[in-house]
Amino acid sequence: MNSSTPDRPHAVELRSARLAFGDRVLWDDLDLTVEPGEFIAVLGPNGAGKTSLLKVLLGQLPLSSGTATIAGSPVRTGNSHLGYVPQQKTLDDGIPLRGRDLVGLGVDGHRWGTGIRFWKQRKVAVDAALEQVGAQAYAGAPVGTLSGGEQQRLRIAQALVGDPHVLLCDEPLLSLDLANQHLVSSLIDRRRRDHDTAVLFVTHEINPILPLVDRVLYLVDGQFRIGTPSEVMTSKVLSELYRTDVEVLEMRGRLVVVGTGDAIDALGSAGGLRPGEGVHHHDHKDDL
Ligand SMILES: Nc1ncnc2c1ncn2[C@@H]1O[C@H](COP(=O)(O)OP(=O)(O)OP(=O)(O)O)[C@@H](O)[C@H]1O
Repeated sequence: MNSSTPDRPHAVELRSARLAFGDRVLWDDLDLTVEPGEFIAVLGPNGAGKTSLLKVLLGQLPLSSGTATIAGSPVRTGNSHLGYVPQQKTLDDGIPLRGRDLVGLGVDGHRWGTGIRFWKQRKVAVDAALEQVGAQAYAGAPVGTLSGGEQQRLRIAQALVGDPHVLLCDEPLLSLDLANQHLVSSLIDRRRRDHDTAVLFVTHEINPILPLVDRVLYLVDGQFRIGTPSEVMTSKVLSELYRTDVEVLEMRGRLVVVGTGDAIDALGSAGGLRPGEGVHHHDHKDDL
């Protein structure tokens, strides 16, 4: 991770940012500066505003107040500095797209002009992105015939094809098995290390990515905390955020969040807890 300089601005900067829908405040007075190459996990229960934060950075949702910049410029739609891995939907067999076509959708036509030169550059970029995620072998296959893990690798290639400064990922490990979770998170980690791409990674499960995370943004019901995992993922901080007793235990390098009383409900809405369960594993059972 590098600090910003005049030539190399902050990857992401939110200043006094507020997002509200009517009376409902998702977050307020949010100051967040993300440096090139930094890996930020965005955590919080359903409805806390994690996806909305990504939409703000994508220029799809206006802030209620405050400012947001990407690589030093105000957020806007179609920003070629951004790569986006949306929440995963399985692509069905009927979609007449090959793997490399899906990746090509991430190419910003305006950047390289038109005609043969564009198509040549596009092919080079698509091949490079396929190579970065190791998807060359099935790049010619219809996407609907590929496994969830293979499709997810192609989505990451699509997000990387424009050579982004910032990668926004919305639960990219959802419904992947442990081997593919490891593979996909390693690809994202390699990208930020090799290219200094900043990563904002929305997830309900921090453990699969815990070794990669520089800082956590934890959003809960209008409140938030920002800091390293060891600063934020504590009984004290999470009890304050959830406004109830929460205990965070570290077990063999993984975090387990234990709620008592009301905390069971509070953490249940954080994903993973069903009524009657008293332990929220902030992880998958046998992860990395
Ligand atoms: N355009 C909108 N108008 C009104 N309410 C909205 C709008 N967009 C999002 N919301 C509400 O804002 C809240 C936050 O949504 P968001 O998708 O950001 O949450 P999230 O933290 O990503 O949740 P999840 O973990 O369930 O994906 C939700 O209650 C949602 O219904």
